[in-house]
Amino acid sequence: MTAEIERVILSPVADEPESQESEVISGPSLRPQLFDDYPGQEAVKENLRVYVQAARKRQTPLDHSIFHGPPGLGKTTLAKIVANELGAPFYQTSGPSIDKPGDLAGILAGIEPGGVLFVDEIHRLPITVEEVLYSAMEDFCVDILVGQGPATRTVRMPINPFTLIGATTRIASISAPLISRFGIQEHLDFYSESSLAKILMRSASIWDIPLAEDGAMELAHRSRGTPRIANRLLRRVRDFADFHSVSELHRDIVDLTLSRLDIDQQGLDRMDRRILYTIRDRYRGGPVGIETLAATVGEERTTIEDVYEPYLTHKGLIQRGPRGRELSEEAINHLENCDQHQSLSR
Ligand SMILES: Nc1ncnc2c1ncn2[C@@H]1O[C@H](COP(=O)(O)OP(=O)(O)OP(=O)(O)O)[C@@H](O)[C@H]1O
Ligand SMILES: [Mg+2]
Repeated sequence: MTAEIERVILSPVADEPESQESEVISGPSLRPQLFDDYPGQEAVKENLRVYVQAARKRQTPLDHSIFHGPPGLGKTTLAKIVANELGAPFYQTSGPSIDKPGDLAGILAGIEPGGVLFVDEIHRLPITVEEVLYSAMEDFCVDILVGQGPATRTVRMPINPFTLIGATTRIASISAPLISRFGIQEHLDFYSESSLAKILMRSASIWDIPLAEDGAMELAHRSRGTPRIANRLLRRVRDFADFHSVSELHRDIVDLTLSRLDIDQQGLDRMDRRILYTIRDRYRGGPVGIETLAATVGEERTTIEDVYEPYLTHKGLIQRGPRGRELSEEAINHLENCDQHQSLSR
């Protein structure tokens, strides 16, 4: 595989495709371009504003930054915003797409002074490639091997000062030498309902969807605290509204759509509930080890850990202990409520 690099020179009106979407979305781009268009993550955003302003004032590159948190919360979006706010060229690649140290050295050599290199899924960089980053991040130079056999020697090649922005859903998988080189480390958490409602109203106005406030609140409540999910569900609600000739998206059409999509009152989907039911019915409420749980529900362990578990723990539905995962009282009550709704799958 050859390294893929996409160089995007950002301008406040840039409208690039949203390749990270889990489904292909047609129509105008939703990606906010500036901090002011990005509702939520207030503490992270306010810190970044300070760091960006300070870097601009000093005319030095921003410190290397890493954004971590569950999928769909806006890590890629935020990296692009930072480059935009710095007025810096943006280069994008991802951990799994770079398999040779030379590929990364080539990418680094091509970065303009002050540029932002975004490495998505940085936890998946091969270790030999990761090692190239150490001197690049610290001293702005890369060590390249020249010659062959016994005549092989290392040559230090200077590169332009730049900012590395890494994104990951698994901060714990990043090695200590790499993580210690990020001066800025920010965790993105699930969004509050009011932030998600703002994001939905913004998306609705970009897509020209007549979303009512009560509809936005209901969708926000049932979107797993995640903008990507909220935006996807908004489009499904619009489909149901168009199909039923409903002119404004109120709570009732949202409710109808979500129950057709098997999303319950807490916004949990089929797999979320399968995990909870499995712990309750097969393991008497837990604790159950993650490997056993993954095998029983038929899902990859990493998918459960990265995608499902963070929200279920955030909602206080499961607890992680030394002996495994356990259901909370709230989860047991929630499943009892679900049991009364014949339409929801188990
Ligand atoms: N704060 C926000 N305001 C408005 N839209 C947002 C916000 N955060 C994310 N989005 C939208 O949600 C979608 C997902 O965001 P993004 O791709 O940046 O998430 P991510 O954290 O990089 O996900 P992944 O871990 O899967 O790469 C995008 O369409 C983006 O425009
Ligand atoms: Mg991303």
